[in-house]
Amino acid sequence: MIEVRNLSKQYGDKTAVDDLTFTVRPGIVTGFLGPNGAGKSTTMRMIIGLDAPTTGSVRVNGKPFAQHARPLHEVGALLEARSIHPGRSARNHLLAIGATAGIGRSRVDEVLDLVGLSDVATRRAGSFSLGMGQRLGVATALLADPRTLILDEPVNGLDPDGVRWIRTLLKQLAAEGRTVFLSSHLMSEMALTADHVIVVGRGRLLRDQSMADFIADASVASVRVRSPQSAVLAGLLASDGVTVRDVARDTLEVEGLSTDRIGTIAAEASLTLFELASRDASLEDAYMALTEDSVAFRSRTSPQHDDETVDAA
Ligand SMILES: Nc1ncnc2c1ncn2[C@@H]1O[C@H](COP(=O)(O)OP(=O)(O)OP(=O)(O)O)[C@@H](O)[C@H]1O
Repeated sequence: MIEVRNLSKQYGDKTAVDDLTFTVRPGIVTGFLGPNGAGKSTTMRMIIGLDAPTTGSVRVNGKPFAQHARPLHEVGALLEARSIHPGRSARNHLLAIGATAGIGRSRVDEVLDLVGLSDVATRRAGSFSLGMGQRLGVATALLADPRTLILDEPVNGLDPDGVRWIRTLLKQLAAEGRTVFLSSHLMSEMALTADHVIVVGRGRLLRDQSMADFIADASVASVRVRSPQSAVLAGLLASDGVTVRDVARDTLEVEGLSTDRIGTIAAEASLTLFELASRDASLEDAYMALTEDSVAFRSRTSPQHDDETVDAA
């Protein structure tokens, strides 16, 4: 269990984390979401004592991280900045860390096997690809069989097989009763992995709820309709409370009308439809809608803003 209470972090006049309070519970996978610079890594660093809070507190498994007698057995962490000596082999890296916690060769070989690095265990970690480095980072986090896992962007650099592997592994670790807390910008992957989400924007808590409720609450379902007469149809559909967006050639995305209603309006005007499909909201839709105002670094060609919106009024 991770208990974050009124946590804030100030770097000069920059507030990186702003009065965050949330609890990460055992037995489920909790996703930590937020735009670049929202304060996720800073929060994770404070959880494991790498950064001191300006105000507020964090307890992991009932105590501040530093007060645990056997910290590696309590919390395993994979943070973005890995501290792996490039000249050391994967096995020696794990043996060196294990030595500080009374962990021997057999457990080292076990985790190397678990993360799929047994065949390259004697190779210098400096020669590892990004994905192999991530696997070694996961092995390091799992080494002491901790009750709580904190992983910052664990799927970063993993190939599709690796992405699937880590998804299965994290779900399994949570099912064993562990606390699993991970950040990722890959919404499709997060939707498959996490049961619960904590969303931050500009250092502040935006949401703390189940994945299912988050998607249902924060997003609007829409209908996709394709017609060779899409411009005429768009004009007929536009009315109060209805949004019609021209999203691709001959294709409209409509919010505020059911597929039945759109089909009927098209039939009454003898318009041809090639496609009419309701589109369930996704985690990405929910996340984009929620964080739109919290994005600190926006690219100039954000697709959301490029779409032509047909005046609905
Ligand atoms: N050591 C530091 N000194 C000064 N500012 C910092 C430091 N670490 C983080 N910050 C700032 O704090 C804010 C939060 O950064 P943080 O890395 O926690 O965000 P994040 O949500 O993890 O972002 P990303 O998704 O890009 O990894 C940013 O504005 C960042 O520039």
